Amino acid sequence: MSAVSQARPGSGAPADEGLPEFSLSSPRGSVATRGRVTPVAEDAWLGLARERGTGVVGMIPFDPAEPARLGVPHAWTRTGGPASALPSPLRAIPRPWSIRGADSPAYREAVSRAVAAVHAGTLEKIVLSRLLELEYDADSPLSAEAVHRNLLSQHAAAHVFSVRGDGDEHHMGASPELVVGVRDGVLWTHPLAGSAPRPPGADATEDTQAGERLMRSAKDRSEHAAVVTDIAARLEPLCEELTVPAVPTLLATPQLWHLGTPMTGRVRPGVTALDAARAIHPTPAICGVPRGEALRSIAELEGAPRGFFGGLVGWTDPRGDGDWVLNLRSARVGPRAATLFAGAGVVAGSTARGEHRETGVKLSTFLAVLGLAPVDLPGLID
Ligand SMILES: C=C(O[C@@H]1C=C(C(=O)O)C=C[C@H]1O)C(=O)O
Repeated sequence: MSAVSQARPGSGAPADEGLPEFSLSSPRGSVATRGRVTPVAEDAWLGLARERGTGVVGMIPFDPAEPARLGVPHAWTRTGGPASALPSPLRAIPRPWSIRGADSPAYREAVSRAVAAVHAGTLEKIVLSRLLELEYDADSPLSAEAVHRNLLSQHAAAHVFSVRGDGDEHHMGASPELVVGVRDGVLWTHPLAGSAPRPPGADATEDTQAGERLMRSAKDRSEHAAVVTDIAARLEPLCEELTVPAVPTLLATPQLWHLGTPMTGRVRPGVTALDAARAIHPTPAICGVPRGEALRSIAELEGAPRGFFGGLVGWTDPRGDGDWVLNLRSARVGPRAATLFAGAGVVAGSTARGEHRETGVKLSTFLAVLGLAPVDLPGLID
């Protein structure tokens, strides 16, 4: 059955009332809200959360100067693993009637300007992103619930989220990147930076070799080191101890290899997961070095403000436990449109074509959830 046939007759709206206001599902544990979520200011959630026996949930925008969208649910369900351990068949998604941004000369141009800024010495690293816009017919709208089911089916190892946004929109994604997790005072962060496509349909040897090449790539290792150094320095004041591996390891998503460095520590008493996430966001995995200059250049070089793309999605409970993940491999999903987001780190060795291709592969993660392959979008990975 297609998502189309599940629309409520006459309303034109998809059957997405099954989705909670907020859910984050990952192998580390899952939270899904039940009932309504009361909006709260960032420094005023604790009392209400204690009263309700829940916590704070929501989204923090990419730009740390913009307001977060946080709330306290009336009730929530917390589990120790992913929301659904059972693989479910993929739900059919209608095809979009219009696709914009598959091939993006504007993005290539922005990368060229960023590479020039790196050579001029004003930036060491900057993450530049692009958007892909799909439009759907009123007669065959997108169902956010079907998209969420597909995210869970295709990305059991990722942090799969769905957060209700403005109007009938949902912010949804399968993030590979844990920015901060805290359990009983033990902190985890697993920054990723440095990426290589996994050759589609390749045999295991070819795939392994692509990962090994990434490990040996001086460009990717320096891109990665900038992230680890920045995060370690920002976490230090919040932690009693912090272990930072000297060498990254590989993390695989269905589409990409990434360099990652899992760090662990113990937070000082009273430091919550939200505090720690706030202290390090936006990391150079999504922004750049130096941070102020990168924020300015991103605003100048990208066509539109990122809003919640490249921001954080997560939850924290009154004991300070919580998880915050990066809003990437993600989209804003409404019945008539889906806007997909992807970025890539630009350093001295970057090329416009290479980063266009890398963002194309990253976009293909969410496209697969919508039932689309790169061959359906000429120029996407070019
Ligand atoms: C910006 C994205 O990914 C980030 C950038 C990476 C990189 O530049 O190598 C790798 C993982 C993420 O930290 C994205 O997926 O949109």
